[in-house]
Amino acid sequence: MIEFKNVAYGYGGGDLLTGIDLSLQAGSFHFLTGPSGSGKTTFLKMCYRELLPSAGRLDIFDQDVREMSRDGVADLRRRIGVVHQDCQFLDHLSVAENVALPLTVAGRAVDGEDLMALLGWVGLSKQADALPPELSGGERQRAALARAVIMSPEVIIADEPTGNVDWDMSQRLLTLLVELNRMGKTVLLATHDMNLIRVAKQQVATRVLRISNRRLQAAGADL
Ligand SMILES: Nc1ncnc2c1ncn2[C@@H]1O[C@H](COP(=O)(O)OP(=O)(O)OP(=O)(O)O)[C@@H](O)[C@H]1O
Repeated sequence: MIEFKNVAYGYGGGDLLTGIDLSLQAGSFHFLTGPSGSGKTTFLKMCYRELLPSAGRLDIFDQDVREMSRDGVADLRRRIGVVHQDCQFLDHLSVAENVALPLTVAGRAVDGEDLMALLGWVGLSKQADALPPELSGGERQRAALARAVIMSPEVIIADEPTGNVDWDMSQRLLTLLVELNRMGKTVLLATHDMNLIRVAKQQVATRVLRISNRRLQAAGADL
């Protein structure tokens, strides 16, 4: 569903990433790891077409990202849910309203029961009416995950969702992502946390991708 063929990316001043060949299959669970500044966020941004490759070919949902129409891009945005590293919210709207925002923006009706069920799933029922600044780091990440999945995307891309939370919360977030994967969603999760990868490997068949020396490599089985 996401196919890189000899893809490179640079912000100017040489390639940050080069020679990327990868096929992300539907229903897979991939971790993405690598040193700080190696290009994890950049790679993820290509996966949801926030950035276009500088060279090579990238197909998302069987379409060349360079040739997508405006409707094609809108469709892609609906089919891929993203949890951003900094998970920003509109601070004057409640948590529930923020989570429902992708539906509201798309002009779709918000089913109150579905919304509360989603907030319950991420453990934020009590915070539904709170404002985002009142949330803890882990609560913000869970709200961001709920917002990323409200459109029922096929793919979930999460950029270091466990970066600023404690170990228990990291595991809780991981459990939610594993549940989504068991429901058939494709998951791509960037993390520095090798312990989290080890825990995940006990729960689900995962692959680990590592960025090293500007290249994306499939890491060995025994991390
Ligand atoms: N918009 C930009 N313009 C120019 N350089 C950028 C831009 N965004 C990122 N970079 C640079 O590209 C490199 C890779 O950044 P990226 O955020 O992809 O790395 P990362 O592996 O996600 O890092 P971290 O683990 O610290 O979040 C860094 O050197 C960064 O400074």
